[in-house]
Amino acid sequence: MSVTMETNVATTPLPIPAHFSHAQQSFSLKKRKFPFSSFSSSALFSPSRLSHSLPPRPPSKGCPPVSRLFPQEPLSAWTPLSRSLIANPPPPSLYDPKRPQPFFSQCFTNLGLLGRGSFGEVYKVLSLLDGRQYAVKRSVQRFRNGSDRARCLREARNHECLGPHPHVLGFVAAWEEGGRLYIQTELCYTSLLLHVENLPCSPDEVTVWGYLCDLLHALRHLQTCGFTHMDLKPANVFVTRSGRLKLGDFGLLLEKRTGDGEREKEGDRDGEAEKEDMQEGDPRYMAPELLKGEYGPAADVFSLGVSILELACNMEVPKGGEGWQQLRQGILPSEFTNGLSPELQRVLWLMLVPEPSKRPSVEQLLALASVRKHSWRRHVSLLLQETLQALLSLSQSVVSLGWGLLSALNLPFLPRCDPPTPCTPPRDSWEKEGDLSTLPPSPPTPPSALHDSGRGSVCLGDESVFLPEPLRFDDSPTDRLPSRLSFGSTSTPVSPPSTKPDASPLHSQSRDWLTTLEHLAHTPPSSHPGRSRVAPVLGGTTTTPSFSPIHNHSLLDRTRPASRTLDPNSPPQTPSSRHSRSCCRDQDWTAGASFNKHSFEPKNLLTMFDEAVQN
Ligand SMILES: Nc1ncnc2c1ncn2[C@@H]1O[C@H](COP(=O)(O)OP(=O)(O)OP(=O)(O)O)[C@@H](O)[C@H]1O
Repeated sequence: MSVTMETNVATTPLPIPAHFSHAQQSFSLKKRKFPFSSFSSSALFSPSRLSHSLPPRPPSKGCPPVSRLFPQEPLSAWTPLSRSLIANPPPPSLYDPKRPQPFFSQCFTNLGLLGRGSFGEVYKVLSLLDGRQYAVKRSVQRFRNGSDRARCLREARNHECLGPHPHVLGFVAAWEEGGRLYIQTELCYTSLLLHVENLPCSPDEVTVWGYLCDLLHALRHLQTCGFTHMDLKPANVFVTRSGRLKLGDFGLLLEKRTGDGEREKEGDRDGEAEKEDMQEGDPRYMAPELLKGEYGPAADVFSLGVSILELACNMEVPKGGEGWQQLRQGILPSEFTNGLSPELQRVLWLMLVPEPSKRPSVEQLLALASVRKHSWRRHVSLLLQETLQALLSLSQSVVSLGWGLLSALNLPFLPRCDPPTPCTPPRDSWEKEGDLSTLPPSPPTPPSALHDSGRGSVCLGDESVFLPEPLRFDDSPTDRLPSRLSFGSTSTPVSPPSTKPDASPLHSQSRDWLTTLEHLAHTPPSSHPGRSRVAPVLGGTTTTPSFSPIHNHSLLDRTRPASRTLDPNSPPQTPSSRHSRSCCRDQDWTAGASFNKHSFEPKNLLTMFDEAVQN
């Protein structure tokens, strides 16, 4: 009898807790872009459990196709939408509505595509008004009708209402032209999703706490202004060079109605229409109560919880199915969260409470001891990084100023200062579309566009407001135009910012700068075939206007693509093309692509100067 019982026990499989077995099937590890990422994860997870399937298709924000049956609305002329642009329109010398070129072409130099989303294409631009770099998002589709236009314009208006905040993407201006919306914002390094995917392994816990604190502060600001984001996810968060997070993409922003008719004064008379028009954000990050039509700030807390879970655990967030349900029942995948500290697990658990009324508010989360501790730490670390970055920019500017002075002395070892050969900015897709097909002539280049850019980089102001990016081609996403799919994102950034292990925004900038310094010290005067050889290196890293590659490539000539591939075996060139060629070579040079260090005799700048004086 006992023998029979033992046999039965041995053959009957042990019951497995239902949620655990399901969780194993429902949650998968995120596929990292970096080739060595498997090393970090292999210790914890077997390769067979890695998700090799394509992520779910990004959800569309529900733009119906443009009707072919009904006539389209006539294309609108340029209309400023933001208060900033209405109050301070560009001077007639910069923008003349009588000119055939659109406002965008007259006021900006397009430096290339940063990324595409379901709503818009985002371009990196150089403003000809202040010489700084920005991002401009242009809606992909023209407005289909009045309500579609109103919905699109709401994004711009709400974004402007948010005002400046260190963790909210800075709004600059908005306008409409040709039936499309344009939003000019602060330029960031990349999106958080891309940034994390390009790290060699998942971010450490301190970094994740930093992300959490940044986004909690951003949400607090939104709520103070009476808004709920409704689409919070890593793809809608941007990272500056110093690593500061900025919440962006306010296409689904929901305004809390105060009941005092405030909105009616602004002309939005159909409040209910906005709610009906309310589109759902990404289902992967969506709070459960949204399915019941309960919209509120608690939904943002839930989305933030899912985002932090994704970032901390390197987890592919389920779009549907069992895993999606479990996350909305307060069941966290323990095989992923076990590696986290109990403090972070607790905060995650709190943010993912299914019942919105029991979920802590942003204020309550910020008041937690663990969050307060990390908030303070994050603040200090960002301050240090931004100070370091400002010092780097300052030193770059000092060196470039020194070079400028040397050039002004017209020393014999320095090549003659030929006017730079015009080069072409990357042509954007809308120029090919037909409505703006004529390539504009070189716009009048105000002095600020050439000179302020250099000054801009020295600006010691808080980057969190607007730290102008150095005018460089070597780290511009434009230089790596091949498009790639952004897994798990509704937007398609054009290229990864970097795939190097230490490629944090700040690191890459200082590394490039050090490389340039080292290179300058190793290049004897005799090896400079012309100013173009020296100057663009400086321009490429210091944003000195007259030496800037952007100056060379973008401002003056719009007939040749700046981002073309260089062939070192190309036939000899005419003098004018030689200069262009050297611009481009220098572009590669700063990127370390075609420069052979060993062909130069090492010398330093002091020696060069001494020689020049003796001559
Ligand atoms: N200010 C910015 N600085 C740098 N890159 C940006 C900026 N804004 C957008 N991008 C890039 O462009 C891509 C698309 O932008 P965004 O997500 O805002 O477009 P969208 O159409 O609103 O997307 P979604 O599908 O989320 O609605 C982003 O993933 C990012 O890589």
